[in-house]
Amino acid sequence: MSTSHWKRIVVKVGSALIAPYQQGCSSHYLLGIAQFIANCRAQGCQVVLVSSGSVAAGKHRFSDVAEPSVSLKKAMAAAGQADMMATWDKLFDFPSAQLLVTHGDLRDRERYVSIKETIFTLLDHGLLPIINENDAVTTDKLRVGDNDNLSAMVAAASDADALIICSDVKGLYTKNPNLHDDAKLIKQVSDISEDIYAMAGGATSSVGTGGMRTKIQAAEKAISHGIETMIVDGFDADTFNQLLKGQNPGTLFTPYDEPMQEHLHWMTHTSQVQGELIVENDFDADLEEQDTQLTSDDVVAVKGNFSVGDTVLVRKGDGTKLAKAKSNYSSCLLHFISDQEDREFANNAQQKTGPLISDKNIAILEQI
Ligand SMILES: Nc1ncnc2c1ncn2[C@@H]1O[C@H](COP(=O)(O)OP(=O)(O)O)[C@@H](O)[C@H]1O
Ligand SMILES: N[C@@H](CCC(=O)OP(=O)(O)O)C(=O)O
Repeated sequence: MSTSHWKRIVVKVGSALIAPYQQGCSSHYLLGIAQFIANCRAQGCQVVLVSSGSVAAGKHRFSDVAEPSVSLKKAMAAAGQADMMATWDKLFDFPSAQLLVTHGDLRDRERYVSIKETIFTLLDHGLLPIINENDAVTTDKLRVGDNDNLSAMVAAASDADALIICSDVKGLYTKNPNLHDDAKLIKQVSDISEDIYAMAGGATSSVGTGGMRTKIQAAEKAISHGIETMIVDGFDADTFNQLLKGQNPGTLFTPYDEPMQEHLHWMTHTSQVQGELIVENDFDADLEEQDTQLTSDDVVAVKGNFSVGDTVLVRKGDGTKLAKAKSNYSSCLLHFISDQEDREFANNAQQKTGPLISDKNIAILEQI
């Protein structure tokens, strides 16, 4: 672990660091982070910044509500995003660029590749991409919902070597340190098990989203792509000195030795299931094998509304998840085929359109 060995990193900064006083943005805690980013760039390491804070920055423009509604939060984000960008921009002597994305963008392969292209073009031209969720336009169906998971998706899209999540605590503790005095910092995690998830609670600040749980989810996504991940204290200026010296100031999640291929990682961790193909409980064909491709004869039910190219979940009737895959058929056509008495019809349709799922876009799931 050393900044001088990293070619590219993603730094994620939480809301509490950007708007610590709930009165718009403050550069107070951002100076150390900005200096760290500048130092990394000077060492030849490209940096992508995922910055939260639009809601926190825009909050003071609205009358005080204890629990703002989703539409009020979207309006706060619209009001605060420019302030957040301007606050960062003031701290750099190189240009930055804003990229606002939703899960609707990231789970669509064409738009995902387009986002990747923009990130790389900005980096190649020496700009700092600053990425946030486009909160103002999201709906329940479209949002990632938290910037921890977003930063892991961005780290995968950027082919980063490391993801540094700057939070308001030193790292992952055995329990929430804001609620338990005897909580102990965990310095290194090499296996993200259920026990690790059990330690992680939600956010206790009014502006944070997700707390530690979404940070563990993000680490899980990133390490499976071979990206080492750290949760560090963004409030402590010494954090960044330690990072520059190659030390671990918080919790380090070690990456998989054999990372998933980019396409499979996207299918597993970024694409979203739009429907389900349900097969018999005794189905045991290898879905990745060309000659045992899924046919409409194997499928006992089709759930959800999906189009050609959407991601579907293939699962058994008993709930066992088999694979996430790209569908070559729409749900409408599959229903039409299964409603036909004449099996010849289904065979002819499949001969023309090919197997139900594309053999190049299958992520086999651990059977749970
Ligand atoms: N096991 C844990 N270790 C550390 N922090 C935890 C833990 N469980 C819950 N938390 C909470 O997670 C918070 C950090 O998440 P969050 O508020 O979303 O911050 P950020 O804005 O940095 O994303 C901590 O301040 C703490 O209250
Ligand atoms: N997109 C939101 C950030 C949501 C979020 O995940 O916040 P945080 O937990 O502070 O990283 C915003 O800009 O306010």
